[in-house]
Amino acid sequence: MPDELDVLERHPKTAKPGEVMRPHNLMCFGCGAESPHGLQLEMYAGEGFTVEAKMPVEQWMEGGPGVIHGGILSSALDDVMGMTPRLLGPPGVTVHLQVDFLQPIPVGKTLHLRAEILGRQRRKIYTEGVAHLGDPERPVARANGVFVTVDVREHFAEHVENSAKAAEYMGGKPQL
Ligand SMILES: CCCCCCCCCCCC(=O)SCCNC(=O)CCNC(=O)[C@H](O)C(C)(C)COP(=O)(O)OP(=O)(O)OC[C@H]1O[C@@H](n2cnc3c(N)ncnc32)[C@H](O)[C@@H]1OP(=O)(O)O
Repeated sequence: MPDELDVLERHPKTAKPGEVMRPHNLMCFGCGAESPHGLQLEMYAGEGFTVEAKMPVEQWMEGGPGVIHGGILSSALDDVMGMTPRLLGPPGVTVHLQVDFLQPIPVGKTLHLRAEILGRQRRKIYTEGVAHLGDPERPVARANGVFVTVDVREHFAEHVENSAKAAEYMGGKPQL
């Protein structure tokens, strides 16, 4: 993370601590409630510059026998960290993601996910993510991610026609 950082300020219209955050997109693999094969994470704004979510580790998420697949865990961390830019304003997309897998995560447990903004420099938002199984003092995974804010209309203009919600987006509701 660079030394010279911008001052962080919560956007006045972002969710308040304890409130549910609007998904990135109803079809988002991480947080979209209508994504048929997705994680369907419900995210909550936390205090300061944090976002939290819980994810039951289901059978279909299995990688090694009885434990979560690392890609599923990475996706969950990516998506929770990827919600933090919204606390400041426009959404951001991942440009860098690094995950440390600290302990096996058993199927049947509930994963607690927490993301925090560490700093911002221009469009770059530096974040940290932590996962635990109920005891925050015993993390089972840690991550760092860099997100770059985008003008969503411009960024998705070429691709929105591929969305399962193309008709709605192209009709203007929901707004891109
Ligand atoms: C309906 C609502 C939808 C809401 C949609 C939100 C969905 C979020 C979903 C969860 C998160 C995801 O999985 S997102 C999916 C995966 N990610 C992506 O598809 C992103 C693909 N990448 C890109 O499209 C592009 O790289 C952009 C747009 C992010 C950046 O391109 P750009 O606009 O030309 O900007 P550029 O100058 O290159 O970069 C801006 C700044 O970031 C720095 N930067 C660029 N790449 C990196 C990097 N890997 N690591 C560190 N820093 C980097 C640059 O040095 C620069 O710093 P400086 O010059 O300022 O110092």
